[in-house]
Amino acid sequence: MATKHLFLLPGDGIGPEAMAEVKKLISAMNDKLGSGFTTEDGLVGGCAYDAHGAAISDADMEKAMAADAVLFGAVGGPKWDAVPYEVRPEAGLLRLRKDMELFANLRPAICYPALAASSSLKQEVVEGLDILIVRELTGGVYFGEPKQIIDLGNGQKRGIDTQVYDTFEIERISGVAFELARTRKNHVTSMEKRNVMKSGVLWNEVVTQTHKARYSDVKLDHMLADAGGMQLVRWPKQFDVIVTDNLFGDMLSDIAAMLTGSIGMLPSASLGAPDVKTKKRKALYEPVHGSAPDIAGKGIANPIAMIASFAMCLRYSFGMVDEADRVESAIAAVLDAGLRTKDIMSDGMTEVGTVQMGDAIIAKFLS
Ligand SMILES: NC(=O)c1ccc[n+]([C@@H]2O[C@H](COP(=O)([O-])OP(=O)(O)OC[C@H]3O[C@@H](n4cnc5c(N)ncnc54)[C@H](O)[C@@H]3O)[C@@H](O)[C@H]2O)c1
Ligand SMILES: CC(C)[C@H](C(=O)O)[C@@H](O)C(=O)O
Ligand SMILES: [Mg+2]
Repeated sequence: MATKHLFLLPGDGIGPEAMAEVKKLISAMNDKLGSGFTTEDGLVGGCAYDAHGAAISDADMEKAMAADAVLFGAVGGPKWDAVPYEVRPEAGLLRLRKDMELFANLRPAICYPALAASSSLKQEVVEGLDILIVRELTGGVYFGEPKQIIDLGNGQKRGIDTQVYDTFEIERISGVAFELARTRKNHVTSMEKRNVMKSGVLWNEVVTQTHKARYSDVKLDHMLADAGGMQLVRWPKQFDVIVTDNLFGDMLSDIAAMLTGSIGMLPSASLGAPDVKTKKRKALYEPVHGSAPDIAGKGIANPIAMIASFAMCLRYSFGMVDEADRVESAIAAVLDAGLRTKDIMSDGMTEVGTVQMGDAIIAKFLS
């Protein structure tokens, strides 16, 4: 039987609190359904820096590479504000993405019916929302060289980041977006800033060519990324799949998070290319939110983004589509029943903490 080995990297802040709920779900699936997962914990982020002076150790990096899937909590926090840039907590996540070649980051923004009134936008704007942001994750300004601060010698310094995209990177991420669109509403909107960036001109060109050559059955629109941000807030239901670069994808997915009621709701999957022989993809699943230092340790974090990230893991890494659907239905049912963590609380609902929310979702999943 194929292995189902999960490498767990809870990280910092609310990361371990949210991951604890997924660990309970994994144990329940093993005990009650015989799912056969094995797990091992590692360190990433600030806790890894405290333990061995790096945001992820080489040993844990090897374990991540060897696992069938990685589950990642969150990293960062004020405690590590002063550590050197190269070993800051976020560097651990960036190394995982780069070394595992996780170029495709899928960030679905779904507004659960029970939360349509919790968004900061009008109910009719977000009700029934189901969009997917496909963010390029291993290129662009995150990794382009040079990336440095230089001393100009006249009392001035210059900070430099470099946005770089090659044809193959744009081709493969747009291919992922078009393929996924075919399983949804068959519509892709590509976002860049070709009006000011050369990389945007190339992005637009390559997406258009890829569409023409292989995916002309899919509807394709192009939008400037700033206008895209505005349209996401004005009328998000016009979108199905959005494909965009690393930095725009980071920002647009935080905007999309609020359409769903809270950033504590948004899961994501970071996927590599399928192996030529085994067809397996390297994969890491992580909530879109960060370590939320302002609420860490209080037991009030919303674990849904982390639990929904595990549902994506069941679907994309293990083909356990039925179980993935059941986890997502359990989340919807618990919200329908009126349970809310603080971030999505509204009048007449029942406020619960992280653990109670996790317990309720697991109980519903098993029922
Ligand atoms: N993937 C990651 O590990 C990741 C992602 C984003 C930010 N970060 C890091 O996290 C740290 C804090 O960043 P930030 O404050 O800008 O973003 P954040 O996502 O941690 O928090 C933003 C706001 O959203 C709230 N929030 C986030 N997740 C929540 C949840 N599950 N339940 C309830 N409320 C939630 C927080 O309390 C906070 O008010 C920084 O060090 C940043 O670099 C890490
Ligand atoms: C923590 C940080 C490196 C990360 C990013 O910028 O990609 C985060 O904001 C995200 O959205 O996953
Ligand atoms: Mg982000």
